[in-house]
Amino acid sequence: MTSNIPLIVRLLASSVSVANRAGKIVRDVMSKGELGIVEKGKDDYQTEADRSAQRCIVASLAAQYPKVNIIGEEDGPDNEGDIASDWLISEADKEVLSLECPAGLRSVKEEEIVVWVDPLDGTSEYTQGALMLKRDPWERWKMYLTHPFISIKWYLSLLQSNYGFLEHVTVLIGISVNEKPVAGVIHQPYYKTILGGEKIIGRTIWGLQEAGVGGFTPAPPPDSLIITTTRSHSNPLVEKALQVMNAAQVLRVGGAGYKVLQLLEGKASIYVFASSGCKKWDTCAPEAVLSAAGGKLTDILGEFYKYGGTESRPNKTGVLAAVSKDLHSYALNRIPQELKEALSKK
Ligand SMILES: Nc1ncnc2c1ncn2[C@@H]1O[C@H](COP(=O)(O)O)[C@@H](O)[C@H]1OP(=O)(O)O
Ligand SMILES: [Mg+2]
Ligand SMILES: [Mg+2]
Ligand SMILES: [Mg+2]
Repeated sequence: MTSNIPLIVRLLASSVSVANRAGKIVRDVMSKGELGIVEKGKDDYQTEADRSAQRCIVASLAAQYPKVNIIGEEDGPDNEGDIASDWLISEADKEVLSLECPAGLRSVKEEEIVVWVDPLDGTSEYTQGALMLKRDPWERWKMYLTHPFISIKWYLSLLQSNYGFLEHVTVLIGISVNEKPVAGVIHQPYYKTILGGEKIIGRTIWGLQEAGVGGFTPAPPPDSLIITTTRSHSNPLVEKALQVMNAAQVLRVGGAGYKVLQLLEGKASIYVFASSGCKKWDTCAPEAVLSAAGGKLTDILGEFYKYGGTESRPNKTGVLAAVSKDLHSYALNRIPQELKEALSKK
């Protein structure tokens, strides 16, 4: 019976199942083609997929864990109300349910948990991906003209990419206890693979402190220093922090979730983002999964973010993450003091 299973393990197992459903919502909105884009701020957009996926996740978890504090990126009076019954998920992933709960988390109560939800991380890449699904070049150009925030430079880079950047999109559910991320889910709705001759879309990666990670095959870091960073929110400070790393290669991809996946899969060794812009829901799940795999995620000053419910949402002092503690120290030592100070003052 699941009632004997510790709360954290049940909540993680439920989060895996609900993230899968949210990922399907993200794909369905795209297939329908009505993205319903709303501008929240500068370089900051929301679509129908962000809103619907959030409602599915929050309603499903709140129904089962009513005393858990759930905070979502798309919270707000305009995004509340009843949801379709097929969005209310009560399943729990069986593999996760069988995990051994770390001793320190066995007696955690609902009131001590804060869940940070990013229903769609990589919204820029998602909206730009919509463009690439238009096979007719004229239709694509007309749609581009209704996306005023995509520069002509991006449009050209999109045309060169195979099918846009939909693979960068993730659904993030991070579980924190005593301000620390202890478990998390990174679901990738557009990950494609072939299993036994059958095409499978989507995958779900999870991590639990001391128990490990699952849903993918971990790989060692690359031999040379490869850095992953933003492709849509760069500025002079972000570029300065990249220059000082002396990297063999810099990968510019979307989303905090996807960049941490690149670390976990050996595509990059360090994630550097010397700017504000990311929020607690962007880093909670990635930090939990990365640390369960032996990595480390902090701000650019090397301090851990705190994930209590009253913490401010923005991660003002950027993100520095690495696949190992040694690589994290290497990167931290390379960041010049002036850059740290410039970011702290913002
Ligand atoms: N300036 C910004 N405004 C809004 N969101 C940002 C900003 N910078 C980063 N983010 C969020 O952090 C994620 C990682 O950033 P980046 O892709 O630039 O590396 C983005 O996908 C976005 O999350 P979201 O897409 O959920 O709004
Ligand atoms: Mg957003
Ligand atoms: Mg995000
Ligand atoms: Mg988001």
